Amino acid sequence: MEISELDLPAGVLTRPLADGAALAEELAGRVAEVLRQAIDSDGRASLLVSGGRSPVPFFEALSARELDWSRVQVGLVDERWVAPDQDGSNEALVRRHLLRGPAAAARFFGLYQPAASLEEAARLAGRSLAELKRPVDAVVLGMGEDGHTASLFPGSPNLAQALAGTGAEPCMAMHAPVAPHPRISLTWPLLARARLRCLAIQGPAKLETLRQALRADPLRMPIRAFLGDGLEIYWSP
Ligand SMILES: O=C(O)[C@H](O)[C@@H](O)[C@H](O)[C@H](O)COP(=O)(O)O
Repeated sequence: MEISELDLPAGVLTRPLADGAALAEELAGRVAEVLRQAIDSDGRASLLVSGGRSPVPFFEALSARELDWSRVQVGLVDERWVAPDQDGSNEALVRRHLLRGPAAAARFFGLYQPAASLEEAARLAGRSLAELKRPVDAVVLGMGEDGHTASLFPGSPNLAQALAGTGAEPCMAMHAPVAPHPRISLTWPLLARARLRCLAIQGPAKLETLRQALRADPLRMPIRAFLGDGLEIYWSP
């Protein structure tokens, strides 16, 4: 199956690439272009990225792009509630693969803080985002084969609140039944209102997930809440 075979909503743009390396370079070029434009027009730019396994080539391609990185804010769409020196930390992944070389000059907004509870950690994370430029200039989402994105997982007790357009909280504690770690996730309003919204997915399984998500309720496949006008989907086999 090819991404062109999906009956995507009007306004969703697709960028089919030959392989993962081409996807990483194409996405890095697009994000760098938007960040440059934001710096030119606003004096600064904000970027939110996803964790997981597949973003590493994109991180490394973006870190090599010529940008005034000192004017770029880099944050996460979600975090596992583990310290940066522990396995699974998205902060560690971004610091290792993106914030290196000239890109190390970017201002990083982490979501992890020690706290008495996940809910308190999410509240502190929300406060730490106060200086994040909004609307965010660029968001890069990934997707799991269950249709989760960020840490908006099906079956999470407060998923409906996190997807609601009225959410006052920029991020929330997510007790996802299937995720190996307790999570903190940014909520739909902050992610969906970004100027550039990209979804980066690879392989036939995720294409099938996307096909199913088109007909699904967002509470069952949260990625559905993001399949709207202006989304750019970067896909490779
Ligand atoms: O913290 C995370 O894991 C991510 O933010 C998550 O939403 C990720 O994008 C998907 O789980 C896909 O992960 P892969 O890219 O590893 O398939």
